[in-house]
Amino acid sequence: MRRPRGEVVLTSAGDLVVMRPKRFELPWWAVVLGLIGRWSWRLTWWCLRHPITTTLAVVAVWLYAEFGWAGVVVPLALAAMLAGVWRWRHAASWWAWCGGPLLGAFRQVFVYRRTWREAMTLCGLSRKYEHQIVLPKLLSVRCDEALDVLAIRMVRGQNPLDFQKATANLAYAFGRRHARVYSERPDDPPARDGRLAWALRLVDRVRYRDRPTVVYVVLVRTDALRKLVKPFPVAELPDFTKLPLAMREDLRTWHLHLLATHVLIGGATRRGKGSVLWSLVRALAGGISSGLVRLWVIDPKGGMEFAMGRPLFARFACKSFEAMADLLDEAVTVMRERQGRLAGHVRVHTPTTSDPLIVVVIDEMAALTAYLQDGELRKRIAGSLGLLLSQGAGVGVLVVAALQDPRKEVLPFRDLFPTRIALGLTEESQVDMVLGDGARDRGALADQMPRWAKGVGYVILDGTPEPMRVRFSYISDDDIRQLATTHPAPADAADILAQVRRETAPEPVRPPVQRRTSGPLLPDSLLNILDQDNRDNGGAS
Ligand SMILES: Nc1ncnc2c1ncn2[C@@H]1O[C@H](COP(=O)(O)OP(=O)(O)OP(=O)(O)O)[C@@H](O)[C@H]1O
Repeated sequence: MRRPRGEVVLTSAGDLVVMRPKRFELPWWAVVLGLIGRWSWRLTWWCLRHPITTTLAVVAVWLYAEFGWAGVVVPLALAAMLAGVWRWRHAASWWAWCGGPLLGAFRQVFVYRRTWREAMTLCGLSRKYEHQIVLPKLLSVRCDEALDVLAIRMVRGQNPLDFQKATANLAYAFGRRHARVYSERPDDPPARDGRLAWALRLVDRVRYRDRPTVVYVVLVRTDALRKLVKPFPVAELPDFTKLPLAMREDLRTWHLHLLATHVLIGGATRRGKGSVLWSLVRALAGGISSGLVRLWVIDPKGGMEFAMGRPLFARFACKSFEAMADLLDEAVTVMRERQGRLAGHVRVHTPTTSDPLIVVVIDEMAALTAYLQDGELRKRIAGSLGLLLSQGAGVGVLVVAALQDPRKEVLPFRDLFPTRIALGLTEESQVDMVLGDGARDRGALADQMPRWAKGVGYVILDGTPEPMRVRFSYISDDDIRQLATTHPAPADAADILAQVRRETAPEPVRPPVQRRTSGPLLPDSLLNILDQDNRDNGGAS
């Protein structure tokens, strides 16, 4: 029955319904034509956006029309064989150009799109606007051997922090344990060289352009860090800006930029702090034997951690706290001498054999700063450490320290360490204490490390605020013994502490090397002691 236009009608269920007047009615053929036009436009637009898929589909149809099934199956089999050989011969380029894009396209459609609405809604990332649900848009999925990288356009009114807060939920929503949220593309543009480099760089400028509305969610598909990481090869000439220490989640190597920085390693007991320190020693070994680096090591646990590598160290204190305080004082003396010599000439010290990089390695720093009962000695140590941490980096006197408890009472100068590494920790709050405020919210779940994750930790990469999960190489006792035999510190790195009889450990046999030719490394008083000792030993150096 036709009702008068605009009439208010009472339905049988007792609801009032307003019948709005129809302004005009389209004939049915116009509706059908409209729908056909709309879908044709959508198809054309899709083909334009996916030229490779479209071309492949057209070629497949043509081959089928010309040669039947054989025309499709034979090229497919050939392509699969070619891809297999490619993968076998050069896995990296295969993942970049073939496996990664194909897997990404597959997972975008069949894994992420399928559950997108549900996942976004239940993770609290959908919004309501004008009575409609608005969802973040999945733009693309890139895969590599271990990770899925999702580029997502945020809803207006959202920022990357909203996603970072939901990091763990997002990981579990897509059936993964680990996820990380980046506000910028997590990978850097590749270095380009060759004749076409300029063109590729132009393409990279577009691909890697800043996109403030897009957030990147990295989901760990295959946890590469479950496997033990083998020690990295020892470089005879270490690059202090790029020391290989650990494996990253994306199977690449994580490098430590050691030059002009101090490093703090926080981790609960038995979490692998030793492997971080030994990975660093191994990465520096080439420089140790050639005289570019000197390790001054303090091991308050009586030498349990470091005594095995004794020949690698220029100085070593493990028993007497006075000797440890002396060592730090001497480091301050070297720092002061360098400041006087370099001021006005350079701003950052460059290590040479005559003026080597001095790395003061301290295992369990709390033993010196908090647990030491002698108050006077504790103050002396705190004074030297404060000076080294605030002024030593630029003149090549660096501190690398490990500790279990990162509270301010235990380590008052925590903030003076520019580079931090968090291994497994016991409390949520400790994560931010080690890595800096907000690190846990950005995905550094160091307090949730499973028991197997020894030597696994979070680091902050240069230039990005988001933490990265890595596993440090495992250096066995045999590796340490071998390293100590192949890369001992040279003879002119004599142990002053052993000479003054504070420490009872005997000075190891050192291989002879040429004495430096220029630039005093130490004040004259200390150099005299060294020279005196060498003469006493019958010129062993
Ligand atoms: N990178 C690693 N990969 C695999 N296992 C590791 C790794 N690092 C350490 N481990 C294992 O974890 C255990 C503890 O390691 P380690 O002694 O280095 O920890 P720690 O944090 O220095 O302990 P502590 O607090 O007692 O000094 C050892 O049994 C070691 O074999």
